[in-house]
Amino acid sequence: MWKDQRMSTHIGAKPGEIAERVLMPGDPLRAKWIAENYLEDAKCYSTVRNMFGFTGTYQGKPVSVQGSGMGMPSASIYAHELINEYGVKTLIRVGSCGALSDELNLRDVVAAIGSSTDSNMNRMRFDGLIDYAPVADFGLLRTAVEVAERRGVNMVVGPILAADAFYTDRPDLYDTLADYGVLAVEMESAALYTIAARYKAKALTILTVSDHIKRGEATTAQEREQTFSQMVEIALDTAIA
Ligand SMILES: O=P(O)(O)O[C@H]1O[C@H](CO)[C@@H](O)[C@H]1O
Ligand SMILES: O=c1cc[nH]c(=O)[nH]1
Repeated sequence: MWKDQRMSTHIGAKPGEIAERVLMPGDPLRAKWIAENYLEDAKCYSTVRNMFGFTGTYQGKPVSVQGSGMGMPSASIYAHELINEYGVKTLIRVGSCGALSDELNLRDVVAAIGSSTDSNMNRMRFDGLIDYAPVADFGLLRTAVEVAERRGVNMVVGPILAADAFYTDRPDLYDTLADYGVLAVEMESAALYTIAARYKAKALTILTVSDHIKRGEATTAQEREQTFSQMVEIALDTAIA
């Protein structure tokens, strides 16, 4: 089978075009917004499937931002190729999430210390014999906490859920998870943490509350694409620390 050796299967970058530190939003248009608003000399290295990737500099250091799509199958592809084909060492997801905790409000920033999941991917990995616990890289999390404090952002740190389905048939399970301290739900972190651990990279997930599941509150699609600047600034400062 013919394959362009200069690129991976899903990312159209040549070797060396992607920085060792990558921010990963699910939304490729959020990747574009981050590149245009935060990176100097940003260049688009991939438009494959319109899942945009850009590299530029932030405070003089090379940083990339790569869209990862929605859900763990998609995010797994990008995390795998970034680490194994482009030598990426640090991946910081910058996503939106639905709050489960009564303590959270729209636009609050959350850092995921660990990620429970209803995905079957890790059951397959461990033959259903182990309930693997995907966790953030401690050093990255500690740096992000310090950065948030320095910036005066009240970032809430705790466990989240990575769900396969955006529209759940089991809202009762969300109530139970909230009883166990799970702060919010999104759709990628468990796979990101697992793949980073497997291939010796560092990963962290930072989220902005876009919806409140229990209160039925929501932000707009435009806000999800083009705002959430506190999360992005914490992620960038953490990536280059
Ligand atoms: O805003 P992003 O990063 O895409 O993250 C969240 O938004 C999508 C669902 O709307 C899922 O990908 C979920 O994880
Ligand atoms: O409710 C939400 C909001 C963002 N992302 C999710 O996965 N769920």
